[in-house]
Amino acid sequence: MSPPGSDLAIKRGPDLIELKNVSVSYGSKEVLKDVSLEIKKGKVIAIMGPNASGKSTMIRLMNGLLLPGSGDCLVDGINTRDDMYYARRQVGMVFQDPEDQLVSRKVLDDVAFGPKNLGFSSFESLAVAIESLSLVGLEKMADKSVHDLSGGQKQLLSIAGVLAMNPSYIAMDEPTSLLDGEGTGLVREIIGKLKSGYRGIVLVTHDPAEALLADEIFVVDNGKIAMRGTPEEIFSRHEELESIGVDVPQMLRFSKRLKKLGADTGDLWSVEGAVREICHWS
Ligand SMILES: Nc1ncnc2c1ncn2[C@@H]1O[C@H](COP(=O)(O)OP(=O)(O)OP(=O)(O)O)[C@@H](O)[C@H]1O
Repeated sequence: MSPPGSDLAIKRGPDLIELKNVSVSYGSKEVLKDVSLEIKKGKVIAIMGPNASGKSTMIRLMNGLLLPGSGDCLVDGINTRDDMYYARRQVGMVFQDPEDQLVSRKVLDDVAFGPKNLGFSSFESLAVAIESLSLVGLEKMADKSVHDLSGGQKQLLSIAGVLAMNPSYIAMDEPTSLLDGEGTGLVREIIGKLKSGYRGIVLVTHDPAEALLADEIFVVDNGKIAMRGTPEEIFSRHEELESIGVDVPQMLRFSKRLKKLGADTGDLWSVEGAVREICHWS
């Protein structure tokens, strides 16, 4: 079910988010410096980098929460300077702390809040909410209080809330960094499921294992894109990564081992499956 009026927005370009020569300063401090990148619908992009390198600033630009000081951010060809609401509508945000995104006491109402705001009737909003809860495996919790959910389930709830708005892209800002192992597993599983969908996913993460879910990784260092490539390309350059300040677990340093595992299965990116096994991900 598409939200009412969602077909009224006039796309002006291809299905992608583009940052074009973007710079951002907070006061006199320049935190992004001439950054350019593209995120295509249907792809998962991970953004990694040390603390304060500018990762969150990049995704705040993408959904129009922030406008660039110079350069442009376009969503489907529409400049966020001209229409920040198109970006807000098309780029759903999932934040680090799910508590920040809770708006209702009851699970179902929390997810129905977004579609209601978009103009769905109460009945339609509840139907969309149930569908979204099913997508993240929380449908049985629909009648519960949000306070009955674990941290991981709360993050799934915020993902369901975003899915209910049917955005073309979802930007996640360290969605597992406050969760325990079990919660992290739950959220990763859903990110893995979203990966096979048509939406574009932008995942800001400090966790190299999580970045393996991506089709492409951008590594940001001091406001610039220092590295860009597939997970396999990026992790095979682990010394460079570590010099930037991105910790690479021992396991991912064995790029030869990854390649061998890939060769064993005949498909390099079933390496991801092998890594999952080695990392004991469910
Ligand atoms: N609203 C703001 N006002 C002033 N400075 C800010 C603001 N938001 C971010 N900054 C500063 O900009 C720099 C980049 O912040 P940003 O949150 O984009 O980095 P990050 O890579 O996401 O960091 P982390 O991994 O620690 O979350 C940091 O030095 C931060 O303190």
